[in-house]
Amino acid sequence: MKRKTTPHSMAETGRMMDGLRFYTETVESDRLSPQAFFEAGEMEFAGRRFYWENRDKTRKMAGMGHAARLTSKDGDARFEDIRTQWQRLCSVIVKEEGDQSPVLFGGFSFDPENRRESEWTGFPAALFVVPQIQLVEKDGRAFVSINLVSDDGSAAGDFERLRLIRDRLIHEAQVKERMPAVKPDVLRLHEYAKADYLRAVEGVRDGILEGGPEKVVIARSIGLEFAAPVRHSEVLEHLSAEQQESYLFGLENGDGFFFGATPERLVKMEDGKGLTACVAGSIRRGKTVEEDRLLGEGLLKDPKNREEHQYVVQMIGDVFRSFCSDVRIPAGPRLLKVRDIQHLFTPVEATPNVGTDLLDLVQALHPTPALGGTPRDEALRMIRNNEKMDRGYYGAPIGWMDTEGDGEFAVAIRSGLLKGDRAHLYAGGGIVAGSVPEEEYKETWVKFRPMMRALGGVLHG
Ligand SMILES: C=C(O[C@H]1C=CC=C(C(=O)O)[C@@H]1O)C(=O)O
Ligand SMILES: [Mg+2]
Repeated sequence: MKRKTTPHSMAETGRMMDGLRFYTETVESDRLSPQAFFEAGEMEFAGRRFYWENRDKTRKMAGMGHAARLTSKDGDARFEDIRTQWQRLCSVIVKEEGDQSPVLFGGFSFDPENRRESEWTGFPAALFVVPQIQLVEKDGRAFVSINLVSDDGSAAGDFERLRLIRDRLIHEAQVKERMPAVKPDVLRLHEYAKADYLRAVEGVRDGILEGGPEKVVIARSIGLEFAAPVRHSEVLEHLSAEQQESYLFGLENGDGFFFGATPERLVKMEDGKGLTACVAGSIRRGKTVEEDRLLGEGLLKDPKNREEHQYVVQMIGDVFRSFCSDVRIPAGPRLLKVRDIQHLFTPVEATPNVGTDLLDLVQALHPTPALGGTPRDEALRMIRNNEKMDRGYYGAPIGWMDTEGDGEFAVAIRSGLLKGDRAHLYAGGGIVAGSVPEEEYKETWVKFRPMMRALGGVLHG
């Protein structure tokens, strides 16, 4: 492990004294499990950690502490607010050859115009953090960075303190016996407002048939009560063992832990390429190979699911064509099979225009008709009027960016909010003219399965 005694460029004392600096320093470490690292930070950094794994498992990240916490309360300006704050930090970065790019990790709320009092109190319209200690595992190599934002030249002492913590976390993650993760003991399941949900689906479907919007996604939530507070690292451990084809995310915000295992990419920017995916239209997995194949084939041919899917392809295609060139979309969907569900899936690739950044695409895409509807504004109004809940960060963009403009956001579905010994889980589905309320209700149970499985709940659907 390479070790520096001072943050690089601290020698340039003159520069240090004149205002804001964003220092970063990386060491490469061998044999380090990002999940064990996340767990090791529990005492020191509880309430200020995050976790991320992409779908193909080429990138895993754990973050601890807040070198910076960027928020926005403003529904209209929130993307711009985060961009401005991040650019300001990036403009004063002090970084040497070999140092990894610091990451900004966080998410947005689904609908900042939803003003209901709810379990989401304390989660602003946008919440992003730069961790004090960040682990990035890329293609099997582990890099641990210390990030520090300082505006008074007092960084040296803080850096020393963080190096000690970093070394302790690395050591603990490498050698400490991890407690075997056990499934939480569920005391009660609350099905909030099932009748309201069925009424909402029916009302929206009738609105569609009467010439309203073409598609609207309606969601609902359920609650779990546990015998004891649930450890966040255990939830991640179960999800990662059980949902290997999905993105994994966890974001702590005080006593709230927003977590999930989503199969849906919103957008990725890497080396000048933009990647997105249309994921909409669902069926459960079969109990046998044969049943699974038949269900998948049925899904590919089903007009109602193809319709749900097509609105997403259309909208994502339109957004990408206006921000990118060389947009490539396959002629028809294929199947995306994850542990508990299969979806219609159409990947999209393009070259973003010069001047288009990741947040431009996140803003333009959110929400796609996989979570909102078509036309978007009318669908959002119907969601506000019909859903008796606050989606919070469910269904919204969650992900990361680096200082070079690369990054990736997923759509935060198959997710829940854990607070001590309580959890709220969220699931919805695309309502179109051919939707049947009881069938949509069953589909939400299939979508609750990943979180229910990880949390020790009884599986339905
Ligand atoms: C709204 C959810 O899923 C969306 C993504 C894929 C398939 C969907 C569907 O078939 O209805 C939904 O549009 C959810 O998981 O809560
Ligand atoms: Mg559906």
